[in-house]
Amino acid sequence: MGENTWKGSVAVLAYFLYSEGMKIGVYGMGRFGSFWASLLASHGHEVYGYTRHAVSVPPGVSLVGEDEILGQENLFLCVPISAFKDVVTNISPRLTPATTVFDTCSVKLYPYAVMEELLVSRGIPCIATHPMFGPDSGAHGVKDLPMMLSSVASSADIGPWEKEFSSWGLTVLHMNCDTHDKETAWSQGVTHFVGRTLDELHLGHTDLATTGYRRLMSIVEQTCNDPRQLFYDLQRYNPYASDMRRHLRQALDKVMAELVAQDMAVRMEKT
Ligand SMILES: O=C(O)C(=O)C[C@]1(C(=O)O)C=C[C@@H](O)C=C1
Repeated sequence: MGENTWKGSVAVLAYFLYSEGMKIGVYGMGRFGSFWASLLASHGHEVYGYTRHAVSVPPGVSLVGEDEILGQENLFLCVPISAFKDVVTNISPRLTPATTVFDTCSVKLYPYAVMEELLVSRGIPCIATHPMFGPDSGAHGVKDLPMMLSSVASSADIGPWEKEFSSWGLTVLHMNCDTHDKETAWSQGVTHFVGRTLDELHLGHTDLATTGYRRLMSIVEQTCNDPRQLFYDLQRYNPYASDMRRHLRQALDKVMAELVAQDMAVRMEKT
């Protein structure tokens, strides 16, 4: 074995023996928080979770008290969007610049503004993130799924995190929060709106289900598996969502009117 090959092998061995996962706190162990904590743990990180509710703890995750979670080097906030500002207001005085804070909200302008005002102003580095998946869509792995990252007011270096998430096979996207909210109002926002609307029809199983119908049912199932609060928050805290809903209503009216016009034309032909 040449000297360089030998040195290379030692370096690889040392990497595997001594490289340690990061210490990461997950604040909020609800449906997404538990999933996110288990995903981080499955990638070799030392993961601590904090919750005020009784939950089943995913393997590889240790539940700790609030003071301990706030002392972690990296802290992911996995709380409902509508609770975000209250949580940040409450924990902000107990955080130091040694902790990098991440939000994981499904909208981005709102948590970005809250973190800039309450954390970055105190020297606490913050990264806005949106993992575009959850326990349903990520149930069989997250490879090739998108994850959006944005450093809040350039307060944190996202480079190492981009590397980390890319190593999971995720497609990491840098994007400003306005572009994110504009695009997701017309993708995730419209999907949840249609899913909840179809759910109102109480559609069920049929032996005559087409492939398209089965796909529609899976959209209803996936969107309605999420807490109803997520649906309300997606619609309320994304500034582009009300415009999306207005266009959706107009589109429905247009298609309805088209059918009425067709009926009238057929009737006229007959007379
Ligand atoms: O997989 C799931 O359980 C999800 O509902 C994930 C889902 C979605 O598909 O809308 C929900 C919230 C997150 O913002 C990202 C993705």
